[in-house]
Amino acid sequence: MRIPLIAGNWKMNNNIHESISLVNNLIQLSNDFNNNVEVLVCVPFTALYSIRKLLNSSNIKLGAQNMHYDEKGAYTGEISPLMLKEIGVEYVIVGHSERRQYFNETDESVNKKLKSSINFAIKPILCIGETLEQRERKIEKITVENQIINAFKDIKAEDAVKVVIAYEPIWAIGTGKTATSEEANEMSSFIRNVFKELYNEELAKQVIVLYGGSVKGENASELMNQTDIDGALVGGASLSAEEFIRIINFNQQYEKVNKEIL
Ligand SMILES: O=C[C@H](O)COP(=O)(O)O
Repeated sequence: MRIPLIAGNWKMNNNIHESISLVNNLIQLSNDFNNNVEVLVCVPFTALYSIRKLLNSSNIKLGAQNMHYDEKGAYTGEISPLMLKEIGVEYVIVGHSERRQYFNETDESVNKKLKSSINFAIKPILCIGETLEQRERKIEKITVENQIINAFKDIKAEDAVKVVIAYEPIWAIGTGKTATSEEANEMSSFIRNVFKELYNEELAKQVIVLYGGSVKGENASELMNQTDIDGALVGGASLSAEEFIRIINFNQQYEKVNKEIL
C-alpha cells in the first residue's frame, strides 16, 4: 500500500529562529493532522540540527534539500550524506529543477546522489519534470522518461523502489500555474509505465509519485485524489503552517466537498 507523503521544501527560506517558530506551529497543530499521511519538512542545512531536536517528539520527518554523493573529501562548501545521517536526516531531495538549472546538476550527478543516498539509507526524493518549451513541443514524456532512465542507471529494483519520485513541471514551480489534475495524473501514470518497462509491474505499482508545482490548500484535494498521485512536494505554501496543514488534510477537504455535493 502506498502511504501518501506531503513534503515541504522550504528552499532558501527561514533562518534558524523562523524555522523553529514554523515547526513549533506545525507541531502544535499536528493533532489535527490527517493520520494516514506521512509529513516531511526539507529545511535549509543551517536549521537541520535545531529542527531535528524539535521533531524528536513528533511524527513529522526531517529532510535535506541536497547533498554531495561522496561521504567526505575536498569539496569546499558541500555537505555529505554522512553529515546528514549524523543529524538524523531521513529524506533528501535530489535533482530539483532549481539545482539542475542554477547549479549544473546533471543526470550523472543525480545518478551518483541517488546511489549514495540509498547506500546511506537516506530516502531520496528524485525531482523530474519538463520545461514549458518541452511541453509545447510535445516532448514532455520523452524528457521525463530520459530523466528516469539516466537517474536509475545501474540501480537494482530492490533499491529503485526506495526512491520517491516528484513530478514537477518546471513551468508550474513558483508561478501560481498548476498542472491540471488530469495532466498531473497522466504524467504520474506514464512515470509508472516507465518503471514497469525499466523494472517490473509490481515496482511500478509500489513507487511513490508526488506532484509538485504551486500546490496550495485549495487545489491539494483534487490533485492528491488522482489515482496515480501519492502526495505533494510543496514549495511556497509550506512556509505557512496553516496552509501546509490544509494540504496535509487534503482528504478531510475532499470528504467535506463530497459530502456537500451529496
Ligand atoms: O519543491 C517544490 C517545488 O519546486 C514547488 O514549489 P512551489 O510549490 O513554490 O511551486
